[in-house]
Amino acid sequence: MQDRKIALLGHGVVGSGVMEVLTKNHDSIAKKAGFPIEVKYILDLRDFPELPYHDRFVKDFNVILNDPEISVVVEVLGGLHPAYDFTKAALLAGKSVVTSNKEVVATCGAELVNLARQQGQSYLFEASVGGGIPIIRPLHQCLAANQLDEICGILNGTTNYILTRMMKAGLGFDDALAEAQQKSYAERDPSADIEGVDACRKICILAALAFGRHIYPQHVHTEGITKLTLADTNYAEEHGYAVKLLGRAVRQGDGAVYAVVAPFLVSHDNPLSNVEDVFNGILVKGDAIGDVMFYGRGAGKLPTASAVVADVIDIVKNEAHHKQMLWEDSGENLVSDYTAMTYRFYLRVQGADRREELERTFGGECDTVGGDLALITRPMREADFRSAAAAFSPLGVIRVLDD
Ligand SMILES: NC(=O)C1=CN([C@@H]2O[C@H](COP(=O)(O)OP(=O)(O)OC[C@H]3O[C@@H](n4cnc5c(N)ncnc54)[C@H](OP(=O)(O)O)[C@@H]3O)[C@@H](O)[C@H]2O)C=CC1
Ligand SMILES: N[C@@H](CC=O)C(=O)O
Repeated sequence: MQDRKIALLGHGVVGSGVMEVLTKNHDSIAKKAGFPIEVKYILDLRDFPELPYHDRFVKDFNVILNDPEISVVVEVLGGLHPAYDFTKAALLAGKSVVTSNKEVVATCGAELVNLARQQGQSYLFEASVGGGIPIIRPLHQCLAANQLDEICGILNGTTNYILTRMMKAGLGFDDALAEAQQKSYAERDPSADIEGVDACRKICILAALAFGRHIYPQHVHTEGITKLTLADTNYAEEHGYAVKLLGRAVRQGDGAVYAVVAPFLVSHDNPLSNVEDVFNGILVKGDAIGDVMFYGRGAGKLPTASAVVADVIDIVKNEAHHKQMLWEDSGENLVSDYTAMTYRFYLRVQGADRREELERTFGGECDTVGGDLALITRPMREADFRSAAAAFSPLGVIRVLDD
């Protein structure tokens, strides 16, 4: 059997995981792909003289680009540039590309999917959402019979790990983040995790695949977890909720999409509330299937490598007939005004003397939290809630996820 030669761009957390999986499971992967898969080149800024495959490292991308033996390029560099430029060049050179880089997919996915189609190649990115969880392929293949109406999920392993460690072990935010970094869950710049940017990229990718058109990250209202306090998480626990950073996208009429990334209070009756540690959970609603949930490790070296290598196998196995996705570049903002959505809200305000006024304005019953007052409002349009809440200078606001 003649082997298939591929190139790896990046030998960091994910890249080294890809090498480990391809080496360890070499024979079974060959059987599944129909051909042995060999990594001919690895592009990285650093040298790794201690590794048994140190002789495959190169510094010049053109070596890969100009080698006709390379049929698949695996981009696990991270960042927009040069990752996007290398991807485009590889597709134009008639090579397929696999990536875990959600920044490139969320920003340029429509362009690259369509370029791959024109070139008769594949651009696959299973690892870009949910780490090792199969979610991209199920969305555009297994659930293809459905009109998908909503996707809601815990999409970032680092923040879920931080929230779990804070709520279950009483760890401070900085210590919990340091642990997530030490376990290689966090982005190189962890502000992308804790400010919700990474989850935003992922909900844009899922929404684009579910609804067929590009949703741009800059149009999605995004909040991270840095403003949460122990007062808020303790209140949540005491009232039967977990606090989770969610990405939510809902199909609306006339092609519009509601999309938001923010912390939510999730009732313990909802399966997402039990998704802990680095795990991700993604709920999808379809008109034929109803609710379906995807669950697994959302970050980390081997889970992510598992998804990357599966894409490589898929390409090698189907090299005579590349699979195509539907992803149009709308070129316009399809995201609706997020303040038109209705929620119940958790609200925490300073001072114990405004109880009556708060309950009259928002409904619900105030509790004392530290020296503050907190309540969960009746369902309100977000715009109405915000204008009413402004008069109380809120210290904490969290949406409640209801059915
Ligand atoms: N870590 C995880 O759990 C997951 C990560 N991802 C995504 O996968 C991608 C890779 O992540 P990860 O492996 O964690 O990142 P790392 O930073 O660990 O690895 C990236 C590697 O690429 C090298 N590199 C960066 N730029 C260049 C360049 N221009 N030329 C050559 N080499 C370069 C880096 O070298 P150097 O270190 O010297 O800069 C590093 O070795 C990112 O897009 C990330 O968001 C997706 C899912 C999960
Ligand atoms: N930093 C990301 C890595 C995977 O996408 C996360 O924590 O989810």
